[in-house]
Amino acid sequence: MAARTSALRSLARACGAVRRIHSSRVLADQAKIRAPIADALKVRQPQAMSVPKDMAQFDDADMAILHNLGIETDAVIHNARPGTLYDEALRYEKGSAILSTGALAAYSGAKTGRSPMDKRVVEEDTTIDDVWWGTVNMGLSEKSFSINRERAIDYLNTRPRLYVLDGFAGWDPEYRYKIRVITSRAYHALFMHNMLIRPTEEELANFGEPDYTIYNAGAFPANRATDGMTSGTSVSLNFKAKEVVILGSQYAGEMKKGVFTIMNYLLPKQGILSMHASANEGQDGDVTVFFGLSGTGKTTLSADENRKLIGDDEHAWTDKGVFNIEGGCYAKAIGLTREKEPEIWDAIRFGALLENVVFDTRTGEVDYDDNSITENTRVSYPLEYIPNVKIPAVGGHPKNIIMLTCDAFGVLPPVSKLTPAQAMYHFISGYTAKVAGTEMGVSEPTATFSACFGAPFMVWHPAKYAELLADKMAKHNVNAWLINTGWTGGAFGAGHRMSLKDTRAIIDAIHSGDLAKAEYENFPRFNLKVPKSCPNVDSQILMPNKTWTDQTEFERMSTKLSALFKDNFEKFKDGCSEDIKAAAPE
Ligand SMILES: Nc1ncnc2c1ncn2[C@@H]1O[C@H](COP(=O)(O)OP(=O)(O)OP(=O)(O)O)[C@@H](O)[C@H]1O
Ligand SMILES: O=C([O-])CC(=O)C(=O)O
Ligand SMILES: [Ca+2]
Ligand SMILES: [Mn+2]
Repeated sequence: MAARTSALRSLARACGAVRRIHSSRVLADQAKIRAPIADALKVRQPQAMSVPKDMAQFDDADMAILHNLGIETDAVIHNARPGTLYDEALRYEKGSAILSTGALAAYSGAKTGRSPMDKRVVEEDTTIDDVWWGTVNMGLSEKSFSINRERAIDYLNTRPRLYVLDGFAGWDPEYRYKIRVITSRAYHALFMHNMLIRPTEEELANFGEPDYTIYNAGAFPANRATDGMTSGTSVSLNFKAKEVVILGSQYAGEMKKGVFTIMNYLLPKQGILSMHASANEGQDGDVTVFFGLSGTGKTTLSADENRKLIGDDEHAWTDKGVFNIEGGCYAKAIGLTREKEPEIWDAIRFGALLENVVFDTRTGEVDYDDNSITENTRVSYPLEYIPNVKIPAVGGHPKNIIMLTCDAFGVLPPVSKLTPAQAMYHFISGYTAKVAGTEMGVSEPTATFSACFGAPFMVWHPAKYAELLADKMAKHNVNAWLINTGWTGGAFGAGHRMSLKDTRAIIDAIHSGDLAKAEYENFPRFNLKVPKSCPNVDSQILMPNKTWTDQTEFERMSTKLSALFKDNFEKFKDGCSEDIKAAAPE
């Protein structure tokens, strides 16, 4: 009893919850307890402390930034450090919490992924002839853009606190753009603090006017009655005004991919290839670029204990080599384990931002397998949270280019070596597959073909990026590989996903040079060169049909996939040389 009482007492002292303790013995002791608490409180009076000036003071210059844009608010939190943004999120944003790792949990609301169908590019005289108009780049009138912009500003004007965050896109100072984000949510500011390149104190002092401004009013919907709007969500880009307006989606990825889209316009205009790809560098300085659509393994596979990470999602290739566009990573968190992805796991700490994860409110521990909010749970963290990172995040010309595909048909080999023409063919095709649903027993996967492995973010015709890639690959004598991180032993439903261990062993063999020296055999119909053996990988898995028990079913799937490739390529045929066309499956 005495021990219990004393434990209660120290608890009471620690949290000040004196009123909740009703044991008569404890009540009798309360006077004694209260005195030290009162003393402790006295010490905590703010006037007794010297309070350091926070970066987030609302000074006139910060208010002026918004005032000049027609926004008046009580508080402007400009370029605040993560701790301040934590404070703000915890105080003002429902559901935010500090988790057991020290990372911040935040919630995006209804939209938990990007909305490519709600993205628009403004049709204006300076870029109208440059943009590849169609299903990817859907046009919006300048009038509708200004209505959206005004709506965003009107909404921001109703908010008592706003966040402004400045950073750079592009690690090469020669091709660096200044980005400013204006948002009503601290979580968005922390996200962009992680994802943009963080300026030094001196660079911030000299930041001046941004090159591009993102108005994030995602907490407020677009007006469906506005011409060109088909839903309450809208991401509109205006290259002439150098502005992006977000309405009706608070998913943070819209901002980073908005910046990427801007870079995908600006860089190719200067003869630089922008790439939806990750990159890392070996001990000898050899660079590998991993192209791939969402979920194919760019982030997972670029985090490699033997290589330095340059970046996980967006890069550019200049005459000097490659540079990362971003200052951080945005990793999928679903199913994350320390065993499988130690670098990413260990990056989840103070400053990291977990989006839409479910956690135990008692322990603050995340259940990474819980997809009840979304399958697309994410974590963003600064690049330097990965232990072996290359800062500044630039590297030489790539020696290897790996095209990642997650083939849910289970047809493509785990690895094949591509000729330059095949590399172009697969780059333009941009194939991956999505599993039909998360329900059990759904066995028909759906193919996705997304040019340049990132059509939703490309602005020019895919040929522009393809030409730049072909040119650079030839000039720098690059090896190209196609890696299937998807299904083996059968299609989705019957087979299983390629093990990360096998995919990693294959990539190690590419890096050691062993795979380039291997003996190869032809994979029929797709005419891919497949190695007969690979160190630390069971040779049985290298030729896909050998992993299937039902050969007739394999043939059916293989025929089906090759037909899908051919159908998709029809629209690109005209602009392609004979050797690229000849790289198509039979
Ligand atoms: N063999 C494999 N290779 C790569 N990833 C695998 C493999 N098996 C399972 N995975 C899982 O697949 C997912 C790959 O996602 P990743 O975040 O790397 O995609 P990404 O290409 O970076 O996409 P995004 O552009 O959306 O960020 C991870 O959750 C990873 O754990
Ligand atoms: O942009 C996002 O939301 C995540 C991502 O990297 C992608 O989908 O390619
Ligand atoms: Ca990624
Ligand atoms: Mn991506």
